[in-house]
Amino acid sequence: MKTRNKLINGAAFINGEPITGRKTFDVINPATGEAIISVTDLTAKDIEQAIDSAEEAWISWKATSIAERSTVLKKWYDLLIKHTEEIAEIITMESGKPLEESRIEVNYGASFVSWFAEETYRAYGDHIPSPTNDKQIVTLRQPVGVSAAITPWNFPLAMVTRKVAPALAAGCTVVLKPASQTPLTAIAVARLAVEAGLPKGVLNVVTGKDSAGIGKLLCTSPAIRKISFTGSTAVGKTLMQQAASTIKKISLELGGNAPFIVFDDANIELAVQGAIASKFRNSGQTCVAVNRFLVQDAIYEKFAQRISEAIADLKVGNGLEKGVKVGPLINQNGLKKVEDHVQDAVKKGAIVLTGGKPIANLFFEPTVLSDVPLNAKIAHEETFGPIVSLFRFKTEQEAINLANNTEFGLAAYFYSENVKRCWRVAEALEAGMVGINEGAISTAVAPFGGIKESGLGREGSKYGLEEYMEIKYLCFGV
Ligand SMILES: NC(=O)C1=CN([C@@H]2O[C@H](COP(=O)(O)OP(=O)(O)OC[C@H]3O[C@@H](n4cnc5c(N)ncnc54)[C@H](OP(=O)(O)O)[C@@H]3O)[C@@H](O)[C@H]2O)C=CC1
Ligand SMILES: O=C(O)CCCC(=O)O
Repeated sequence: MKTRNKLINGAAFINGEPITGRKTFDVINPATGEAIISVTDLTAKDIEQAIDSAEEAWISWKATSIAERSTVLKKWYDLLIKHTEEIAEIITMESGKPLEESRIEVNYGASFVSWFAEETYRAYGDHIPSPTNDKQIVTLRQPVGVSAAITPWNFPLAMVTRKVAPALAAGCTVVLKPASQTPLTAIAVARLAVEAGLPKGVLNVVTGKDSAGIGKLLCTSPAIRKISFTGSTAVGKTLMQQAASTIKKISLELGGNAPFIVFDDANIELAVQGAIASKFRNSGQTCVAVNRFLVQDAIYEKFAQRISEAIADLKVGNGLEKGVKVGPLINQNGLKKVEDHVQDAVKKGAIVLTGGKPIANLFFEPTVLSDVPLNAKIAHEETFGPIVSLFRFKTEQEAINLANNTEFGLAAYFYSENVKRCWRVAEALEAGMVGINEGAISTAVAPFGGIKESGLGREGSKYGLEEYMEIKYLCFGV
């Protein structure tokens, strides 16, 4: 495809050099089905070379000063912001999300870079009072070493920067494997990092269709000391098993099954706004998207009506077109899962209030299902699509039990105007993140992550840097 976007480049990026001359695979625009560009399909030998480059670069990168690392990160941030329009266009072309959301993602993604450019100054150690006078005890933090990052297609920029920026800030080097559906944003931003002054080999982008093979090489390489992954729980479990072979530090941001509880003392208009913000971001393809709306009996009909009306205003289409709010699903598998969840719920007794059908290609109607039974798949599995599924409850305790009845524990949301209930319910929900009268919770300054089978570790915030550092204890005899 001919394009004027100069940041579109299909070459993998190892040791600061573009890698071509291999087999390639096409990156497909999910809105049109057209190939955007073909991308290098790296061999196992190339992956080994990327690991070697990162290992060699680590020797000098870990020795750089905090001020030097911060300066490079700040320049990288400036370049990301300067190229907002080109990067946003790439995100929309390869992931399908509406352009306005892609612009927001550029800001959100860049905010991890500016945040960690500052947090690098705050990798504090401790002075620990010694129980005896003949010793002084201190701790310091050191970079864990070469890190691998495996990122998903739903946030092609933000999931890269949320892992790479803290790694670089800590003094680690990185081998990044982006999703093969969305490698173009990763390649573009890695090239901008080099333009910002990042030395060769510090950030390597490995592209390839054999994700299982690449993942295994990264997980089992003794040179790699840390692995960070965002994606499905099934793949997260495989990576954790593989990483056990070399006892790597590991962070996992996996699937969710977020409940959104609307109590009868809620501000319903606010709840509808929050519901749309959480549910329809990226057409419902986020791990923090609401999967189950639990609505109290007395306000159930009103909430169902208001959310159905709000959904009627959402324009579906190619994200590059003006006014589009809901883009396509990422691929046929994504579409099939959404169709299956809707059909399964309806077969088991759910009522379609609006939508309910595929439109064409990878587009699916924004849908509201009411009276969804608890044995429907949608109650237990992450749908990753534009489906609002409504469940009914009577008491606060019933809502908490329903909300926690899942192996996942990423995000949870609830709406109530009663401050005591807010505290009670927030404490009782089994989730790493809770939105209270708020549907948009993501920010670089707060810890993002889950409990139970939703993952391990935290990204963003002051905790995000710790994931790339080890604590060393020094005991001085004095
Ligand atoms: N937590 C989240 O944000 C996400 C959750 N999901 C959930 O997972 C479902 C399926 O989506 P899907 O794209 O298949 O998710 P995956 O978990 O398969 O993909 C996420 C990333 O992992 C890579 N990958 C896939 N298999 C392996 C492997 N064996 N070893 C190492 N890396 C691997 C992918 O590479 P490649 O693309 O090259 O295969 C991609 O980079 C979604 O419907 C959703 O429910 C999906 C994406 C993000
Ligand atoms: O795991 C995801 O779905 C991507 C993270 C979304 C966010 O940061 O809000």
